[in-house]
Amino acid sequence: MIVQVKGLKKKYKKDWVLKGIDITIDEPQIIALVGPNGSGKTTLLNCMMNLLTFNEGSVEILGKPNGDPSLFNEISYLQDNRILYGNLTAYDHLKFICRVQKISFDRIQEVAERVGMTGYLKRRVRSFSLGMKQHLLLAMAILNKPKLLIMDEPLNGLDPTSAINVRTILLELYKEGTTIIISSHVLDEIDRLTNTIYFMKDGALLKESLEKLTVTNYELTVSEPEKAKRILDESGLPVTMNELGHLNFKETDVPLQTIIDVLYRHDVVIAYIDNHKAGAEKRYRELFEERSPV
Ligand SMILES: Nc1ncnc2c1ncn2[C@@H]1O[C@H](COP(=O)(O)OP(=O)(O)OP(=O)(O)O)[C@@H](O)[C@H]1O
Repeated sequence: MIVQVKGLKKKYKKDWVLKGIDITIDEPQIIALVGPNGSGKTTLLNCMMNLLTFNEGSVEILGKPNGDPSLFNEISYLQDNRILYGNLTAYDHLKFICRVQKISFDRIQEVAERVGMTGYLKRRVRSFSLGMKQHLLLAMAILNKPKLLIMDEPLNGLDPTSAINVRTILLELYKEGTTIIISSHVLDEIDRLTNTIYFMKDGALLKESLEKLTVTNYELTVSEPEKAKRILDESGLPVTMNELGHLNFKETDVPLQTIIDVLYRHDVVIAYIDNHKAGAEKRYRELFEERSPV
């Protein structure tokens, strides 16, 4: 058993924010926690991580009550960047965690390379951009090779390249056996990470596996993006181009084979075709956006 939350209830003064949350995770997986601002995601994660007391219920992690000190070395919680110290370097932060958790300092370089932050390891956090701080938080969270990694908005402030990098790292960790619970508003990235989504609504969790609800989104990496976009526009095939020059479209709008044929005829080389299911946003809209009057 990795996580067992039973009947968790939490109120602030008179307001019940969590009205009876149950979660059972028996084997490694990636779970996304999604909901509007103020719906209680951070409250739930803080209660699970024993940073906040709750009114009713119980939380067990890896078969132990969530307050068990031995969990410290087995789990990690990536919170927002207010936990960082501006006067300290990234290296200082990582060294501190190594000391406390008795991890070899050699691991710092390994993690810094994995996260792509060797270039600013010795710089003070005060001078970091939002994305650099997110990298540091991720590095801090994976230092101890956690069995359970809980992340509150880890994709905040990341440019597309960094977001791809973080996604790659998370998928690698998952393949290595780490269970990841990630709270995020970046639904497109969520779709690329997992189909298992817990929507937070009215103090309860709606657990959904989105496989059946989804539409495939494609992303093409091509030799000449500007030319490719122009040709496709002229051929009546609507695609969008993102900041990295990749072409994006939905399978329901344009058949992939038609795009391939048109680009081939115009000597545009397709280097890579990425696809992912777009389900989270669709379901989010159904659950949380008010319907317009009929
Ligand atoms: N310390 C507190 N005292 C009183 N109310 C609080 C406290 N912390 C959070 N709340 C309230 O509890 C509700 C849930 O907040 P929480 O931060 O858990 O939501 P969230 O889903 O994480 O939001 P966001 O997506 O904006 O981060 C909100 O209405 C918030 O105002």
